[in-house]
Amino acid sequence: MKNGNDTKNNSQPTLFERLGKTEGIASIVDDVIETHMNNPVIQKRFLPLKEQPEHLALIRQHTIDFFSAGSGGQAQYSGKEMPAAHKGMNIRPEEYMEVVDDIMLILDKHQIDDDSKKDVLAILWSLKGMIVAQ
Ligand code: HEM
Repeated sequence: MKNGNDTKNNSQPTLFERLGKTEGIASIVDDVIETHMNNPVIQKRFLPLKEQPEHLALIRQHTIDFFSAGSGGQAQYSGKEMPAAHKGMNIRPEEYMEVVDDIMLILDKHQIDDDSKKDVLAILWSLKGMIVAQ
């Protein structure tokens, strides 16, 4: 259709859909958190959350909502903005790269296609300045 009235049926799936919607994103987030906890470069940042299960559950839900909202889903993100969420952590660029690598590894494990991986990478890259050295 040329006039765009049929965009809903003709449009490509959103990134949210390509990541498996809420269920797929929740499963990706769970695997990413576990991978971070086993990554020797960044595990110190995440392991303390194991001792605070309620706080961990909140961070997990916020992260699911963050990626859902940012990829075209309907979720409302109610966590902190990125600079505030990482304030005082003084995250090094190397640590940021480990987080990105872990996420790419898990996207592979979930058989997310290359274009969608690039879309996620672009989002992560756009946030780098709000996360490193805050
Ligand atoms: C682009 C990459 C990143 C994104 C999109 C991201 C996203 C988030 C989100 C959405 C939250 C939840 C905030 C809230 O609940 O208010 C969070 C918390 C957290 N992030 Fe990140 N993050 C990134 C990189 C990093 C890096 C590189 C580290 C450290 C190596 C890190 C460590 C943490 C920790 C420890 C928390 C929990 C903070 C707390 O206990 O309140 N993040 N992040």
